[in-house]
Amino acid sequence: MSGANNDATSPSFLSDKLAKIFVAGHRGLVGSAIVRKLLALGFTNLVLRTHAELDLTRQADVESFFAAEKPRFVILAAAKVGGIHANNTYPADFIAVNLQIQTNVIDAAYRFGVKKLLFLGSSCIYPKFAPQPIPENALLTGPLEPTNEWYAIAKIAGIKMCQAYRIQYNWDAISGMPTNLYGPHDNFHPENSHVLPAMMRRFHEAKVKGAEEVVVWGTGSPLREFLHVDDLADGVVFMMESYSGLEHVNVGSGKEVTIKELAELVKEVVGFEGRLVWDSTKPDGTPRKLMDSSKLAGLGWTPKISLKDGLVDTYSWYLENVKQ
Ligand SMILES: NC(=O)C1=CN([C@@H]2O[C@H](COP(=O)(O)OP(=O)(O)OC[C@H]3O[C@@H](n4cnc5c(N)ncnc54)[C@H](OP(=O)(O)O)[C@@H]3O)[C@@H](O)[C@H]2O)C=CC1
Ligand SMILES: C[C@H]1O[C@H](OP(=O)(O)OP(=O)(O)OC[C@H]2O[C@@H](n3cnc4c(=O)[nH]c(N)nc43)[C@H](O)[C@@H]2O)[C@@H](O)[C@@H](O)C1=O
Repeated sequence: MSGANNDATSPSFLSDKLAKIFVAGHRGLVGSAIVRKLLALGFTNLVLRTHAELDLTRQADVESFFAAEKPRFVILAAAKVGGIHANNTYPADFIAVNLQIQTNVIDAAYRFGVKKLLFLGSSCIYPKFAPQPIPENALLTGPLEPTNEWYAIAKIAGIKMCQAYRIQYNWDAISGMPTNLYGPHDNFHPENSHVLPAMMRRFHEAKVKGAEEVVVWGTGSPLREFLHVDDLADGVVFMMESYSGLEHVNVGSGKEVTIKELAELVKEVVGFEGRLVWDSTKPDGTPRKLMDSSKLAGLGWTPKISLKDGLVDTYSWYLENVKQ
């Protein structure tokens, strides 16, 4: 096996619209947004496999796939993903499945000649009490948030694997660390989803039933930073074109809200007029995780979609695609 094709004379990502690109996880929140973006840009040779067609935890199947398809670029958006409750309840799945998927895909991509790979991590890689806004170099400077440390450890291993392959093989593997994401094709599961789709669904169902109150989790005081997934997809394309460094890169909106403020915004967009009841037996998770995304801004990329506009867009997608 040859390893990576990394010659400096080959065309850039954006100028090679016929290049074969494997978007892993293309039916998920992130993967589907990346596919929409690539198609809008005129890419015509996307290789896509559903989980049922190719289980990325199976090393032999992943190797056969890469041997047969030989993609030129890989964007790794397949993972075991969930909100605070899912992370806290299924630690074995979150560490094992993610380590398996990323190890299989990153290693096979290198060995079967992929030119460039982008791995997606998450802001939960940083210590629970990291300085705010969190710079990239806060990685591995303190203990993790316990509700998602298993997932975080897998994601940190993914960053380190990309770095190791770059150092040992001079292979162009990069890592992007998105903040909390939302948008079309999100997971609206009542317990296992992230906060924003969970609230949207619960408030919508309460509005339809005429309920007077809705229960939301924790104290409402934690701060979170939200980025619309279409902005992330734009940032991913930007990094594929413009970034080839050892260090991972934060991708955030730079704007944070308390969970209470988020609840009020979602309530307004959905049109639920009842009361919110906070269930403080549920975990708050990390108190604050605003990322410092100045590195990406310095390279020339910033997000465009406000939280309010993004919520309106997501709710209209929910009404058309999810509600019963
Ligand atoms: N959502 C968020 O707020 C954030 C997400 N991220 C990162 O972005 C990436 C994508 O997340 P997101 O789009 O939200 O997740 P989703 O759960 O929406 O999508 C994940 C995708 O991966 C696929 N997948 C999971 N397991 C396997 C497997 N064994 N073999 C093949 N495919 C598999 C899923 O298919 P299926 O559903 O059929 O199993 C699904 O299409 C992840 O790396 C995540 O860590 C980072 C920060 C925040
Ligand atoms: C992206 C990120 O996502 C996860 O971390 P998280 O940010 O804590 O995720 P969350 O969206 O689930 O919760 C955010 C806050 O919101 C509160 N909250 C209120 N009501 C509901 C509610 O109904 N559901 C959920 N899920 N949370 C609720 C909840 O108590 C918490 O204070 C990581 O595990 C990890 O996977 C990761 O990287």
